[in-house]
Formats: sequence, structure tokens, C-alpha cells
Amino acid sequence: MQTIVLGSSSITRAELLTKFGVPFIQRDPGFDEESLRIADPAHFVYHATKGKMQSYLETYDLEMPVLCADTVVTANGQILRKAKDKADAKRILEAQSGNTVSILSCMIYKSKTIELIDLSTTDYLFLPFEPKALHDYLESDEWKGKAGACMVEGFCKSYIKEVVGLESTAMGLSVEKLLPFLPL
Ligand SMILES: Nc1nc2c(ncn2[C@@H]2O[C@H](COP(=O)(O)OP(=O)(O)OP(=O)(O)O)[C@@H](O)[C@H]2O)c(=O)[nH]1
Repeated sequence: MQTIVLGSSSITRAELLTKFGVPFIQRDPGFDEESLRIADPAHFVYHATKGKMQSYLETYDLEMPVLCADTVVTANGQILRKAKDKADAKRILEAQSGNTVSILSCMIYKSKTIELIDLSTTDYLFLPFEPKALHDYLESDEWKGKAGACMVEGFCKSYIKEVVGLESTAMGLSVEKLLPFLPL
């Protein structure tokens, strides 16, 4: 399979591509999504991903296909992004505890021949987070750099009562939807 560029600084996205056997190199797309003033979660992840792709293509060409992505968590109609500090992480996680949470990931894959745009959602019904476990998770700093301070494969896993959608989408990259389009 041809090597692609993961236009993302995300460790989790790199781990997902590795898990699915996709050869890649990683480059930071150099886009500041804080510049976006968009309240709708789907519109936000789309424009953030589009901004990352546009920023990447200002620096690099398409000799290698490139993949950019963005992820947000929503609960009670609010966008829950990466926590600024431990107190913010506590607020964001408490908004998800015992609640229905939607995690939206947009990805744009672009080569010389095709452009794929995918926006997927994974919905969770979480049981209430156990206070001691939540405290320990907050102390662990594992929540840092994660949309909604959430780790569906980690802290949140034991609280999943219902799920609809791909775990990869919830972790930041719907790899299963990308695989059919990757060059052999
Ligand atoms: N391990 C883990 N990471 C998650 C989960 N949900 C979201 N993330 C990560 O949270 C981050 C969301 O922030 P983004 O702004 O989309 O991406 P980023 O990490 O800043 O990286 P860029 O693509 O360079 O912007 C991504 O790295 C996701 O992979 C999860 O459940 N588990």
C-alpha cells in the first residue's frame, strides 16, 4: 500500500492508521481551529478539517496523498473540545457523565485523483462516571489533547451503556471508511 501523509499531529490518529496497517508519515497541518467561530458541531468539524487541508496544501504538494481530520464531542447541544486545564476537563467530563454524547469526526483525504470527505458520528449513552475513578482520571493527565477529555477506549469504556457507530470515529479517524479509497 502506498505511503500517505497524515496531516495531523494527533498521536491517536497515528495509532489508528498503524492499527489498520496504513503506511504513513506525519506532518502537522499548521491550522489554528481557535480562529473558527462556528457553533454547529458538524459545521465546526468540517470547516476545521477543510482549514487544516488548505493550510497543509499551502506548504506541501500532492506528490503524496494527504489525510486531515477534526473531532469534537457534543453533549446537551454544546461543543466539548480539548480541555484547557484540569478544572475544564472536570466540567467537560461531568457534562458527559450519565448522558448521551455524540462524537463527530470529519476527515478529508486528497490525492492527485480523488478527494474523499467523510463526516461520521458515534453516539454513546454513558452511565454516570464513578467519582473516585473520575478523580483518578483527572489526576492522570491522560485527558490532555483529547476532544471532550474523552477516551472511549480508556476511561469512558466501562461506562458505555449503548453505542451506535465506529469506535475509530469516536477516537478521531473513521479509518474503516477510508481503506477502500487508499492506493494499493
Ligand atoms: N485516545 C483518544 N483520543 C481521542 C478520543 N476522542 C478524541 N481523541 C483525540 O482528540 C483529538 C481531537 O483534537 P483535534 O483538534 O481533532 O486534533 P489534534 O489532536 O489537535 O491534531 P491536529 O489534527 O493536528 O489538529 C484528536 O487527536 C483525537 O484523536 C478518544 O476517545 N480516545
